[in-house]
Amino acid sequence: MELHVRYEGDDDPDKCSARRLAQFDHAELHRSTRSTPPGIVLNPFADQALSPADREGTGSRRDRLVALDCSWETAEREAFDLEGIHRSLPFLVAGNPVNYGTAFQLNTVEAFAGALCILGEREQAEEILSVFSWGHTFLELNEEPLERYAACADSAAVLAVQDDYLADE
Ligand SMILES: C[S@@+](CC[C@H](N)C(=O)[O-])C[C@H]1O[C@@H](n2cnc3c(N)ncnc32)[C@H](O)[C@@H]1O
Repeated sequence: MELHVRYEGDDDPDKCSARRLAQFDHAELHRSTRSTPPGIVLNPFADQALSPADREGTGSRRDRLVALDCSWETAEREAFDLEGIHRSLPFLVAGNPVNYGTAFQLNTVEAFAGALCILGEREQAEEILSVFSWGHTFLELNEEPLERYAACADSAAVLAVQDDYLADE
């Protein structure tokens, strides 16, 4: 799948996972909302959770994932003013050193990797995580939920699986 990032540039550039993805040609950065192409927008505020069913359907490009790379302080609902179908990611835990162990607040490469696994593109997820020394940790921490989400028929089924993990929190 194509990976696109609306790049805000207000986070520490040395720790920014989107910049590193772009350096390795795994993602394209866009400096404005207008220049960011439509696709499946990874938006933590979206009402609907991502599911394998999002690969099909009409409307936006379904072979394109779009993330917003900004600091979590500026990642407010209004900031996700991007064209496409907006989807949140279900319960997954960050494996990166900045937010290790935090549920739902993934960095950009983790959000892409989680989405790719749910959409059946596990190989690409492994490929993009491989340019980070800690990348394998994300898949190790989330192995079981990712496998279960990827086997779901739709968003409602993904939320039902998520409930199992939230109950344990
Ligand atoms: C707020 S930025 C932080 C980026 C961080 N500075 C980095 O270096 O990667 C992370 C982005 O990943 C996506 N993302 C993270 N967690 C998500 C979730 N639970 N649901 C949907 N998208 C999520 C969103 O596009 C979000 O804006």
